[in-house]
Amino acid sequence: MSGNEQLLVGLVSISDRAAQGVYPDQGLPALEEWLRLAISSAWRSEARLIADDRVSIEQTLIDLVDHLGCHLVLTTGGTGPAARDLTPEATLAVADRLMPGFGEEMRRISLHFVPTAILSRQVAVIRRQALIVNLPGQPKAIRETLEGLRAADGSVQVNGIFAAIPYCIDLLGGPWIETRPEVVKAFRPKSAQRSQPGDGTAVSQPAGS
Ligand SMILES: Nc1ncnc2c1ncn2[C@@H]1O[C@H](COP(=O)(O)OP(=O)(O)OP(=O)(O)O)[C@@H](O)[C@H]1O
Ligand SMILES: Nc1nc2c(c(=O)[nH]1)N[C@H]1C(S)=C(S)[C@@H](COP(=O)(O)O)O[C@H]1N2
Repeated sequence: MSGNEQLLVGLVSISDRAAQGVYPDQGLPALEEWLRLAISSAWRSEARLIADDRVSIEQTLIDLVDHLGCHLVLTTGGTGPAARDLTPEATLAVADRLMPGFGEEMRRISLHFVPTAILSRQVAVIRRQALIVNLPGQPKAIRETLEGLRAADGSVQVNGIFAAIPYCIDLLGGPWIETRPEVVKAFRPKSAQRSQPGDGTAVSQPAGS
């Protein structure tokens, strides 16, 4: 794991109408805002707004991962069943390995919010050093899937998928990610936790301690 490298997150909003200026893009601002609230360690982002065009999506993902070195790429939009919803196909086309748990879990979480959650074909994959995750296009779906479901008193009822992302990035050799537990609590097995979170002087605990 690289201790000093800063987390680089690629953000890709995929929408014909937002890309054409028919409506203002809300996808990139929603992604930036949620990540700003959730991540307490250093990070920066590279953002792209593109149309629902398969070649553009593939080229954008390749550019973000291979040329810019993103550790994590979050896409929003184009996961449904309409003819121009091609984000999953483009994501799978650039994949080295599949991470099916993310898509399964996001659909499960999203069914707590909307019955049409089952219409999202969202996938997650690994390309080189990066985890690429598709989120649905509704701007509110970004928080719903990343943060999960809360009860009226604010307690977490269903964990969002971001809880698993810091450890996934660890396993891919990327930078250490600290989160704000009041937004999302990163889960790492005990053997992967640091003795003093965030100070960069990790001491791994023995397994089972
Ligand atoms: N980037 C975005 N900014 C603002 N709203 C969006 C964005 N993407 C999607 N939405 C909203 O969520 C709805 C569902 O998203 P979806 O990705 O299915 O869009 P769409 O109907 O294929 O159209 P488009 O690709 O032109 O956004 C849209 O109809 C729109 O109301
Ligand atoms: N959490 C969450 N998931 C969601 C939604 C939502 O509002 N919230 N919308 C659903 C709808 S209506 C559709 S059509 C699919 C695909 O959306 P997309 O084509 O915008 O990616 O995502 C689904 N998943």
